Amino acid sequence: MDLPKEFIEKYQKLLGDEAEAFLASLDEKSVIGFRLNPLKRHYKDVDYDLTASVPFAQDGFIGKVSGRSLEHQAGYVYSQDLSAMYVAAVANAQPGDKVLDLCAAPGGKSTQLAEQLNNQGLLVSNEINTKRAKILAENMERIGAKNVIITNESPDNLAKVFKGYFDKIVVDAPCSGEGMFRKDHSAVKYWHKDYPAECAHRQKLILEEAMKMLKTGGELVYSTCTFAPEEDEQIVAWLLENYDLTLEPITKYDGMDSGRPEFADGNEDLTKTIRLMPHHFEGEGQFLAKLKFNGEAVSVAKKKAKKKKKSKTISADELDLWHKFVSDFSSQELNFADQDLRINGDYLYYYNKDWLDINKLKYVRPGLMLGTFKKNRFEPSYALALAVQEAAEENVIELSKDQWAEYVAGNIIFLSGNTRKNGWYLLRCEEKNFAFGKLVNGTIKNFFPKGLRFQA
Ligand SMILES: C[S@@+](CC[C@H](N)C(=O)[O-])C[C@H]1O[C@@H](n2cnc3c(N)ncnc32)[C@H](O)[C@@H]1O
Repeated sequence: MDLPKEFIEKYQKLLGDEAEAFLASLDEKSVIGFRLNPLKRHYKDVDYDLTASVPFAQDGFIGKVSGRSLEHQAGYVYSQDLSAMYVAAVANAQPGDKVLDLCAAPGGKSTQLAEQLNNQGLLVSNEINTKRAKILAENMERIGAKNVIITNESPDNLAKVFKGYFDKIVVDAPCSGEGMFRKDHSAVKYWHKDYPAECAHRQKLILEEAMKMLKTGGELVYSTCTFAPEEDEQIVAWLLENYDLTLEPITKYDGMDSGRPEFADGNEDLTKTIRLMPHHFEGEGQFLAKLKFNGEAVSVAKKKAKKKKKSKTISADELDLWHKFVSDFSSQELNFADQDLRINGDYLYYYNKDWLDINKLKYVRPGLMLGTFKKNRFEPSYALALAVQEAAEENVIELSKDQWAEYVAGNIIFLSGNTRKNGWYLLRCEEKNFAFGKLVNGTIKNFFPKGLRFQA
């Protein structure tokens, strides 16, 4: 790989004897991994080799998964670099926590955080870039969590709503991306000697807003995929200097290096941070730190007793249609309380009444999308099919792998010798729920989202 001369000189100076091995490792291939999703039924029942598990990330494995497999489409697997897996593992969200993933797209950390929450608590998954926020929404939809809001906001707008609100915040910051050079050689062309300093400036702005949203006693996980001290140890030193934060120790597994105090202000506590360096560790380059906030939260966001502007509520007719769907479709998981149902345009969402009002924010998914009202009928959503795990057998149609491939490509399915009545069915293949389909006289009409169709 052609590395800029200034990059080489910088790391020769910083790493001394280690520099040669470090620079050479940027030309080597890294190990590829994936995670399984424990939110899914029979989640380990996948057609992938699970012998090489990753010791530091629950349900993490070494191996390659296909984006066109049933496992991927149904949200059972998520392809992820080994180093990236450690970030959310360190954040270690507990069921019931309120968690913010501030820089979330395409969703590696968010999918993992949602899995840790196990549908209890709340994950606000935010991405500032609208195009990337849509990709984030698609990836999160497959995971099938019921307690996720996806926003498309700047950190300062988000901080206006979620003051002192979160137990855990992950800032996987936009960075100079040096750790990605070996995976994506083209990333090198964006690098110039002042780039790390420019990124550090932006990282501080993001962290200032993140700190406004952290509860007293809450935890901040900061990570980058760069080796640049300006964006790593020096940012953590800046955080420690400006906020009442303490560094939490992080377990170091084989090949993980400590952060280097000499790269910042010499504070020995910086050894509690972690550097994943490609000449020692088999994943991509990554830096991470976990900090506990001991100070007083800015002010605590509370649910307003009276809403100034009333958002549209569900009408009696719509509620009837939803109740009819729930009574026809027997699954405990659809027993959402009526006061947790929200309407957005023609879409029906599950949005827990205890969550804060996000009407002033730009969002992509205000909760779990349940379906759409169309004239006098209700159509269950693709997101709901991926979120529901168990349903009565009478509501499920099991299809073959070939039929699954036909359906995800957008085709209708003919059921030979059909005796089932017309209506909505959860479609399942190899025990995995993968979509809803509408059965009409022995034919399953295709409701697979047009933009997501693919040839398996
Ligand atoms: C390293 S990536 C996040 C990767 C993601 N956490 C994952 O695991 O898939 C950083 C993200 O920060 C977003 N970003 C860029 N500028 C930002 C800003 N000023 N505030 C917040 N996020 C920003 C980028 O669009 C990008 O998606």
